[in-house]
Amino acid sequence: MDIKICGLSTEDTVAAALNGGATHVGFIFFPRSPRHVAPQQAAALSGAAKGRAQVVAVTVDADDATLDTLVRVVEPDMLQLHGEETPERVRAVKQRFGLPVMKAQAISNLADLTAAQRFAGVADRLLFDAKAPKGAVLPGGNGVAFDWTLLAGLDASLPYMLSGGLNASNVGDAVARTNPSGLDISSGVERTPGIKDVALIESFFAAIRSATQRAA
Ligand SMILES: O=C(O)c1ccccc1NCC(=O)[C@H](O)[C@H](O)COP(=O)(O)O
Repeated sequence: MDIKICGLSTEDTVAAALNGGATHVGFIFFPRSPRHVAPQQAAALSGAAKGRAQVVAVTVDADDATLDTLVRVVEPDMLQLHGEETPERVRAVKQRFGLPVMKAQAISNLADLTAAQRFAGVADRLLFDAKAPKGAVLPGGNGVAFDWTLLAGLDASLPYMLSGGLNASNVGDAVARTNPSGLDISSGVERTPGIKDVALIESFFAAIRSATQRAA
């Protein structure tokens, strides 16, 4: 199963993610986020991930000029579009940059899952995240889970990462209920918003290991 630790901003937490077995490390480029990093900072941090994990640049309705800079400086393996991007925009981004795109889809009901099907054959992967609570400043990283039972009977033609409010206590249950091809976590491995914690990252991976051993 793929595992993405998102919103990293320090060397020790990148190392903890990689040592734990992260297949993806995410860097946030959204100035209002407490996890926001400058492209040069992400480039320096992601050096450790080269050849070990996919580097994911997370953006929100970014324009071409912003993406040009990110792609040039960070050299990500994948772009995560976490705003209101349409299938046409996803297509254009893929064409311009030649990189795989993971499209985030906010989920609060079955209609949101149906809407996600617009990206079939367009995005390389979906990331199902909880809809941001009313008044939230961020479209992601809010530590809120959605109702995983909505995923029952999902047309699995598009691979997805399960995201939103995951932590060491609930990830076993999440895996057992949804059997996703990937997991994504941010605030569940933080001490305070934006501050990742090595011990929490290690606990998260330990919880995944025991969940997958139980399932085997
Ligand atoms: O995490 C952020 O600050 C963020 C800001 C703007 C857009 C996306 C953001 N995060 C995207 C992610 O992939 C998070 O890992 C995902 O939303 C899950 O977050 P959490 O519920 O805190 O685990």
